[in-house]
Amino acid sequence: MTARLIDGRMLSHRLRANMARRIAVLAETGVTPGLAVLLVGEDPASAVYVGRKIKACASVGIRSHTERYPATITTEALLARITELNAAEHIHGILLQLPLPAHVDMARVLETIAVAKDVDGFHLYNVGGLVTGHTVFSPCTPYGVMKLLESEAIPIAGQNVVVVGASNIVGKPMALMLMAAGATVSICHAGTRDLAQYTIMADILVVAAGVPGLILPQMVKRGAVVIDVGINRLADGRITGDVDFAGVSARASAITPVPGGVGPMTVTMLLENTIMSAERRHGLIPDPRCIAA
Ligand SMILES: Nc1nc(=O)c2c([nH]1)NC[C@@H]1CN(c3ccc(C(=O)N[C@@H](CCC(=O)O)C(=O)O)cc3)C=[N+]21
Repeated sequence: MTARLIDGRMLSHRLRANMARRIAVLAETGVTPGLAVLLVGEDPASAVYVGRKIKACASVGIRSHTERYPATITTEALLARITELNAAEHIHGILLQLPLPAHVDMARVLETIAVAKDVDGFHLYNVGGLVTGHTVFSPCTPYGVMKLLESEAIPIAGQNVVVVGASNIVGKPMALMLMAAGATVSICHAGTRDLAQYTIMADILVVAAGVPGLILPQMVKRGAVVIDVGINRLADGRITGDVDFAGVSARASAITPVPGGVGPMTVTMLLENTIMSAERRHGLIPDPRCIAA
């Protein structure tokens, strides 16, 4: 078997074309979705990611800007700026690029972002909302994975799903979203003893461990769907996922590449959340917190 390629760039392109139409509808009421991106410190990878997000915003017609702050910024100064952005009428989304310098109180800063503008879905309300099914914004990377599975018409309910990696921004929300869709979910770690005993059970295997080459062909069931969330930079500058792509492709029925799989979808779902925020703010769609459960 040679796995079908699940193409995140192609799906992103399709979804973004539809977004441009929604932005045209918003424009008729005089509204342009606005995103503020806060970048703290000099992490080169963060600067690259932020640059991609800004470019993607421009491509669909979202107004965005980056605010750069020195690594020495205080928690209080960041809180003060976020409070201003919370009140700014033309800003519908606030994204604080992670990681932050160690001295910044990340939890406090994330909890200060208005829930209605938390397009990253990192506020505790949104994290809790994922648990109960009342989230306002889903985090972009797992949301993008759900869209990829949906676009390929891959069934989720009743399937065995194994998530490798339990981070707050990918593994944990991913498991919750798949659980809500009716999957039987196992959450593993890169260090899980006999990891292969779990992964071999998976109808859908989602890998977000940050360990290049972690998933070998013999760890994958024949015909499984494999979603590689890993982004690892090799010494020569190229990036690679957590899955032995060539080997696993011979066993899986479908697989995401790195690059060109989940990464572009992360950016696309940020655009989706920002547009949704503007649509809610201006009454085009209901706010999930205002409707009866
Ligand atoms: N507050 C916050 N929100 C985030 O969403 C966030 C963050 N912080 N910190 C870092 C991670 C990482 N992340 C990626 C975004 C795009 C690609 C992406 O576009 N990847 C492309 C290109 C990869 C390349 O060539 O470097 C691909 O996989 O094809 C990857 C990773 C968002 N993150």
